[in-house]
Amino acid sequence: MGQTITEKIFAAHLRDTPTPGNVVLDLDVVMCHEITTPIAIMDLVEKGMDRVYDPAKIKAVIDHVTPPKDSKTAMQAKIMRDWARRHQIKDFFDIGRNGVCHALFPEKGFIRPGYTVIMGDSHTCTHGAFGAFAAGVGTTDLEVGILKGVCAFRTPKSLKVELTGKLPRGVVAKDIILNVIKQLTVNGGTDMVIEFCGPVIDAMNMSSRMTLCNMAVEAGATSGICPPDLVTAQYLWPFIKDEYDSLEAAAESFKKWHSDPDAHYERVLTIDVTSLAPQVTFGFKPDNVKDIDEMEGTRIDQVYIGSCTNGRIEDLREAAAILKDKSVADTVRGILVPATPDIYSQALAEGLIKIFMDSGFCVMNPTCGACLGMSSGVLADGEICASTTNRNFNGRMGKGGMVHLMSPASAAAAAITGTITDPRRFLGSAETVQ
Ligand SMILES: CC(C)[C@H](C(=O)O)[C@@H](O)C(=O)O
Ligand code: SF4
Repeated sequence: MGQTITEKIFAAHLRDTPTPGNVVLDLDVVMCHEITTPIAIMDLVEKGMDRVYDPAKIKAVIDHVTPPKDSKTAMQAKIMRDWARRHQIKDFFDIGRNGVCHALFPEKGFIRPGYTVIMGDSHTCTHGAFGAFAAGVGTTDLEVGILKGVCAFRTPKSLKVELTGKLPRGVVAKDIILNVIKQLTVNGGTDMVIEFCGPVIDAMNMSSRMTLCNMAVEAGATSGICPPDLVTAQYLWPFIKDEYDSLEAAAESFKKWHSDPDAHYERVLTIDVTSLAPQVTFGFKPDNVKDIDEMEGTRIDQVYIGSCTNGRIEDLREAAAILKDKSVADTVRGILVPATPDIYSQALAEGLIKIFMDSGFCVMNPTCGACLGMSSGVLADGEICASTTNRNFNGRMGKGGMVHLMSPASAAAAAITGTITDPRRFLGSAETVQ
């Protein structure tokens, strides 16, 4: 019997098999942010075990609420900062250089095909886009990871999502993943790794692959993963060019992290994306998803474009193509949060920030902020937000507030009309948003 990518990564990192079905893996990267890591740090300090297994393998960022909004978040940042300095963690990103962890760390080249990665954050699955096994963990696992560089997992099963056909204009990765979650439901992926593959993935850039893997956890999955290929090699090239003779050689070597043709999957879901419409959530669960025409006309008060799901340069381009020469409706507050400083600079250089600002958007510094209802755009009771983020839980962006998840193009269209709107209405014949 052949192996899936995930089984190959597990076999290559196996440290121990404590009981059948449970394994302990060596970790290549432990990522840290200032909401969950300070709890682990303080506990380690209290136990007299204030150590890190390898400072070079720890990547740390202050991203969730930055700059701090109050004394509590200032203290969380301080605990992280002091710890990073104390242990000489070189890859530590503070104000001015910080961005949303799952956008920043890939950009820095920290994730490679075949890696094992953990973080105290549920959207760690994003990094599976590189053909790595990346999973969110709780405080205890994070502490062990920081101390010893290992983590215990249940042996995962794999679920294959095969994407065929050709994406229509105005329909993007966010629409695909919302539709996948609708079909799988919020627990359809429990204890499984979702492997995305097929011609649509082969043709997709890394940003879109990250959008897909980012939301695997919203279907209950342990992680998402994509087979690493030439596109992966191109993205990583600045970081790997000394290791390989050519891009093609890198892509060839990544093939060792491909599933075998006879690998076993618990389930295979095949979706032809050719006739997929833009998707939008309703209600308070990410599997409450409808075609956008069923939701058109729904009032919104705020539009939020950003986050680890859709705050990358490609997302900003997609939204700006719709917003160009148009204005945000009087009834709407538009908020743009480029996910990292590099994305922000690139958007400035391309004139995208000007398009957003001319249309009436407020442009914030890179942070998670309003995505989890902590700062920079929290909703009031009864307010509704069209958002490019990944969670529409009750009160997620503010108590009594409601969130409709959608693509950057759909969010931009909603900003213009003040209601949920099919973005394809705004696509001129020359423009494409893919
Ligand atoms: C703060 C953190 C623990 C949390 C998570 O794990 O997902 C956050 O990133 C979120 O998206 O709600
Ligand atoms: S952007 Fe949102 S979903 Fe992503 S890590 Fe930050 S809070 Fe979590």
